This record gives sequence, structure tokens and C-alpha cells, in this order.
Amino acid sequence: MSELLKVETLSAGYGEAVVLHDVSLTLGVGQTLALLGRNGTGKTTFINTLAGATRQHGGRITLGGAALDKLAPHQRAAAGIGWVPQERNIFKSLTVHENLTAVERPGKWNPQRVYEMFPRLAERKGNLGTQLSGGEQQMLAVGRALVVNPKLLLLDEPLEGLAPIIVEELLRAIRRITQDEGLAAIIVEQHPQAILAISDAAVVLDHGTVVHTDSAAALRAQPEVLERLLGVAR
Ligand SMILES: Nc1ncnc2c1ncn2[C@@H]1O[C@H](COP(=O)(O)OP(=O)(O)OP(=O)(O)O)[C@@H](O)[C@H]1O
Repeated sequence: MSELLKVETLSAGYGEAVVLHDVSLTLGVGQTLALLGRNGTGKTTFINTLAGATRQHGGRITLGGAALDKLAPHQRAAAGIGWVPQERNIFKSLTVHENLTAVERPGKWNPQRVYEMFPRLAERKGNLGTQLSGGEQQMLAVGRALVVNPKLLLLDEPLEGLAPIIVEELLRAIRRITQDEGLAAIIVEQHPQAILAISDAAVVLDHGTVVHTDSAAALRAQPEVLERLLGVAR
């Protein structure tokens, strides 16, 4: 398995505050990593640091062998980072279609393929971002990250606050993107079973450091470890 992402002894945070301490992990081409941890343990900070939206205090991040550390967020997107932030951040004053075409870059993902995956978005093609439900906004945020044609997709709590039927639809899409299409991804979740089921590896953060690394299948099969690390066994 060739290596896609390599994070070495990373420390990062906001201004002078350091939230992540000495975080190291690797991810292979086409692999999916579940990034888990209780509230406030640094998961979003880690994702944001890969995307270039925090202050990196130390360590090194490479994607496909190229250093990301000094790149601005838009340069990281060009280097292959597809980011779906927790706040979704779709362009609310643009239509669904404009949201996709505004950032589209050549590659196998284009608006048409996004519409095939999320038929709801095809139906809402001409609607403004402000006219979308939370679930539709999340689908659009995923679609918008895909049409950039990234090497690595970062999904920060993509299922949070959504109705069960939308969760199912998004999970199916994420499974298709990562498993069938082979796009590498890091998925942050607090409620891990559904994500562990579609991931290859799992990393658990606590107080900004890595406290557990395993295969997703092994962690999923150990409810007592999940309970100890996350306070959930489900
Ligand atoms: N913009 C910010 N400025 C300063 N500190 C922040 C900022 N955002 C987060 N933090 C702090 O960083 C720490 C980690 O937060 P982070 O959001 O990365 O955790 P998380 O694991 O993603 O939590 P959650 O599951 O609640 O989203 C927390 O102590 C939080 O208060």
C-alpha cells in the first residue's frame, strides 16, 4: 500500500494556544480513517490543521510526498485536500449548481456525478443555499469537496444533527466514495459504529494526543475499548 498522508509529531492550535500535541499518523492511498474521540479532544482542530485553517506550531504534514505545512488553504485544495468542514460552509447566496461549478476542477468527479449520487440535489439544482435543508446542505458540502477532485477527503462530523433517513443516504454515499471509488478519507465522528464499519483504520484522540491506533474492524469488535476511550459501546 503506498502512502498518501504522513503526519509527523504535529502540534497545532489557535494563536499561542496549542491543542494538538505530538500527533503522528499515516494513511495509505484509498484508505479510510475514522478519527474518534470525546468532545473537545482536538478532532476538528486536526482536520482544520490539514486544511490549513489553524496555526501549526511544529511537526510535518505531507500529502503524496509534498509538504503541506506552509501552504495556504486554497493551495492545499489545489494540492489535493477536499474539506467538508463541520459548519458545511456552502455558498448560501449561490444556487446548488453554482456551488458546484464555482470550485469544479478537472477529474472524474463533476456536478453530473454528484447529482447521480444525490438525486435530491439534482431536484434542487436551481435553489439557493439558503433554501436547502440541513441534510441537503451536507450533501452539497460533500459534492462541492468532490468536484475539486481531491486526493484526500476530510469529513468533519458529516452525520451530525441529521434525520435518520438522511444519515442512511449520506452513509451510502460515503461508502460509495471511499470503498467503491477508492478515494482516501478521514472521517470525524463521535458515534463511531457506522463510521468504523466503513473505515480501514481508526485513531482515537484524547486531550489533543493519539491514545489509540488500530484497524477499524479490530476496534469495532471491542466494545469495552470503545466504552473506555469514548464512553460509548454502540
Ligand atoms: N477557534 C478556537 N480558538 C481557541 N480554542 C479553540 C478554538 N476551537 C477549538 N478550540 C479548543 O480546542 C480544543 C479542541 O477542540 P476541537 O473542536 O478540535 O475538538 P473536537 O474533538 O473536534 O470536539 P467536538 O467533538 O466537540 O467538535 C477545545 O479545548 C476547544 O475549546
